[in-house]
Amino acid sequence: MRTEAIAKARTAAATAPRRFLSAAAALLLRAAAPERRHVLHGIAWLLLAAGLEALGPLAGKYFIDNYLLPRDAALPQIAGLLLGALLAGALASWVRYRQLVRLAGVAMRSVQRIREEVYRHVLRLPMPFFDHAITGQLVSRVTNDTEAVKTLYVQVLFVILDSLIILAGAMAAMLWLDWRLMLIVMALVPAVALIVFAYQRLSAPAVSRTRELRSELNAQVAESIAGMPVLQASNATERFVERFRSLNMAHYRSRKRELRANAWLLRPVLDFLNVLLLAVVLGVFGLRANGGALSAMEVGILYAFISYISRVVEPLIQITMQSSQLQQALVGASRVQALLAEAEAPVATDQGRVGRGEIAIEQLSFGYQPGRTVLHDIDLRIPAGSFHGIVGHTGSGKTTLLSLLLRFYSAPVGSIRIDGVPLEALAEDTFRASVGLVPQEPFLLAATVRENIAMGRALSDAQVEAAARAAHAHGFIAGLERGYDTPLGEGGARLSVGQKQLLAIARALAGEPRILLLDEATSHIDSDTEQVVQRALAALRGKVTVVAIAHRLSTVRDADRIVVLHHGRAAELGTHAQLIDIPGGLYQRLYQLQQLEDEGAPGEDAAPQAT
Ligand SMILES: Nc1ncnc2c1ncn2[C@@H]1O[C@H](COP(=O)(O)OP(=O)(O)OP(=O)(O)O)[C@@H](O)[C@H]1O
Repeated sequence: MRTEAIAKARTAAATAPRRFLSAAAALLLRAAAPERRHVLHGIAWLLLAAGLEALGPLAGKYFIDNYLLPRDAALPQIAGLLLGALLAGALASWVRYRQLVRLAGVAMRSVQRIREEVYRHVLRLPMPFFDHAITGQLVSRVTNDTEAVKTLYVQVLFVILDSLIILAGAMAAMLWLDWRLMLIVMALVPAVALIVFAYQRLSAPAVSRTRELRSELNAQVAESIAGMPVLQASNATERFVERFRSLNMAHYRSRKRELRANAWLLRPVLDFLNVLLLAVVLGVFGLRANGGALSAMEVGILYAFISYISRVVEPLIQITMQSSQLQQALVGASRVQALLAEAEAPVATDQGRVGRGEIAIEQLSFGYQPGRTVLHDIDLRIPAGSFHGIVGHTGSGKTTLLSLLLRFYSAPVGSIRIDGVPLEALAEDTFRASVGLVPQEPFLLAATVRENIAMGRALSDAQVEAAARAAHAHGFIAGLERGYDTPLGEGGARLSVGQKQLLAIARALAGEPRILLLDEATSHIDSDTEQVVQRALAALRGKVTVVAIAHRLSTVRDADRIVVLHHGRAAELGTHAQLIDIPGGLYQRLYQLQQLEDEGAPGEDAAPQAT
């Protein structure tokens, strides 16, 4: 997927360079905004250093013309000149150091800031954005593409600007010395442009292929680690190593092609141009000398020109060598800009608060896409402190209803009120603090048990333990070798599914929510653990409003009321006893179906399943 995205981005780069340039410029300006003073200082240092460096050949020329050729051993003047040149050189080095440190600092701080900004922005994007987002791509936007800012600084400020200033300084000095010779040196510029063009044509495919192969290598490593149990169980280790080796080989070959283009086109060709130019300049001098002896003035100029020519060639080599990196940085920067341009989820400005946790849903209809309604005319009143179950076939809209209650999506028709306040009028922080979620797949951090329950909230040890006890998770946590301080490994790899689920419940309860939403929290756990969860939920009765989507009907058997969703409509509503008595009713059929399944699966636990 990432490869595809890179290829797409690259094609787009070729077709819309102006868009990429403006996006990169926008990102660079954004990154530089808080650093304007440092950037200006850095550029001032850059100008000063380039200016001082341009003085060297002039001093050389002055020495040759005034002392060396006339054989004038005016020692104090020569010593003064040497000292001056030495001081200017030393000062230029010091200024360069200051400039590099300053601009490198600006570049690094900018990447740091932009990376944080992109991460914060991604966390604030509305849930519908993630329906289409590809995780790997988003990760690389935040981690890799933000590096584009650094590359842009390095390329645009360090290399291009620096090279242009050196070039301009050398050209100005040459113009002053001999404008006709300067015009000959100018001929180098179109020649270099041609070489850059040829280099681009030759190396760009190799550069992009190398990138693609590198991301394939990354993808294979990630895939292998994620699928390690399957990989080892199916004895596929050697096959995977072989696949990796051939990818790695292709990467090496592609990299070699890239390096060959660099090796042939850049240094040797440009160095040859340098020699050619020198030959031309010397030739011109020779022709002039034919008309009469070389004057002292001309030898000085010749020296200065020879020095300046290398100063003109070197920046051009630098600009050429960095052009492919610059191109990739432009693509990266435009991706980051595009992500930053995504609208964040609106933050409720009202200050409504959740009270006791009564939920009132009225005439609610919703669809993810226009013309495809998923929920129709839902009317439901869930009193504070009650326990409501939601059941129904796959695709009947259960998770969608929960997503609306969580404000992940907003419904255009109908309303949801909590304690009489419309959902959208509740202040974000109190709303999130008051509504807890236990998702179907428990999400655990690679951190300790305590950190997983607290999730960054400032909770005391006692509060964490109380939440774990309420979720009936304290028992197994106490049995871990370091109790609440046991690290869990990525995704809670060290725990059983049931234990992860109990931790997820503990996390939700630790926030002392008024409303607790459970999305099929018991579908993957054994019936013993399910009973533990049921006991935990029963203990919340009267204190917390619980809405639980249940795959297993046994989870919601004791609920105050059960809503049966059918094709997005609340088809039946009542207690287990009431619903089971509806002849030919949906709930009755679900229940019978689960019983049949359980009878047909001897040895499995007897908990009936809904879907
Ligand atoms: N993010 C989404 N974008 C578009 N359509 C969606 C999205 N999520 C769900 N749907 C569609 O909405 C309908 C209801 O899905 P929902 O997940 O709410 O059902 P469910 O009852 O929770 O199913 P399950 O028991 O399988 O979890 C389905 O037709 C589904 O394809």
